[in-house]
Amino acid sequence: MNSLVPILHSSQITTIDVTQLHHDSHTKPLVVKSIHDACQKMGFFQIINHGISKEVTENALGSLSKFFDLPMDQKNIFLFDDVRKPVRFVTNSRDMIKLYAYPVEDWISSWPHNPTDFRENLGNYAAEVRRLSNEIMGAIVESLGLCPTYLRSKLEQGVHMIIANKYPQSSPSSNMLGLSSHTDHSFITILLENMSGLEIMDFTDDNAWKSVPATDGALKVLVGNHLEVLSNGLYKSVFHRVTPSPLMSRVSVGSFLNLAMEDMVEPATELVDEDHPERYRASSLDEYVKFLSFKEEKSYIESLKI
Ligand SMILES: O=C(O)CCC(=O)C(=O)O
Ligand SMILES: [Fe+2]
Repeated sequence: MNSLVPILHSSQITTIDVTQLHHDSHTKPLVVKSIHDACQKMGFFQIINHGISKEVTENALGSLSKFFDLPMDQKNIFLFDDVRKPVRFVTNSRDMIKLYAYPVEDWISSWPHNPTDFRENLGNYAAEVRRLSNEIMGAIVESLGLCPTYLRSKLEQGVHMIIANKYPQSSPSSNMLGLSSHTDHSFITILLENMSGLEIMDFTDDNAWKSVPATDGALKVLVGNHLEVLSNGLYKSVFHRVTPSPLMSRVSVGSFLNLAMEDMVEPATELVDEDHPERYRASSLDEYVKFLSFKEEKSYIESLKI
């Protein structure tokens, strides 16, 4: 790990107990307020008691490790230039595989079948993390003062992508990043990892990079571009990057929640008024995919600002 990057102390990380978001919880308003503050200040929080068992997360990480350890010729079957392919393997400073994951039945037969438990283990995780993403997104929508069912039916038709990464061990003298600074295009990204390595830019501390420790059983939630747009800039998509470890390779699984390809995302009308004019134009996932192929200087979120 880059020794110059300070590690966030657990007291600096908002940790949400998901059971407190359930209907019968008296503490729900307080928890929704914590989510609001975390999304506004850091664009990031972590969740515990989220209902995805250790068996499901470890099996998913295990199958991915086995997949990434396969000889290159077996992974190269999924090597495509076209970013629209529903399954796509990429190898550079890290190995990465993208999987379209909803509805699982529509896509699972195109996923790798080697190792033999890949489809079952990733399928189980994908189904659970999607349910969780919708639950967390419901709380986030509420934290913006919007109706809890806002966007729910559109999100149910939405595109769910899983992007898994394997970062090789770094050489001890290297300062190379495993993944460079970026924000995600999604509403939210839920991140599972086998070890620490994620760093976020801390808006509250002069945009300093901070390393986020791995907490056993916790998943990380990152605010993405489309939530920044929906909130009319109240919530910021968090810049993040990955520093690989000199001790062992790191596997992570991102779950990206989006609307359907052509559905437009724009600032919620409830959050726009004379004092808060619209700050972003409407955009879709399809437009983002096109943007990727243009290799613009500007980031996607910058291109959406009015
Ligand atoms: O590996 C990680 O922890 C982060 C991955 C990530 O940021 C991404 O896939 O967009
Ligand atoms: Fe990311």
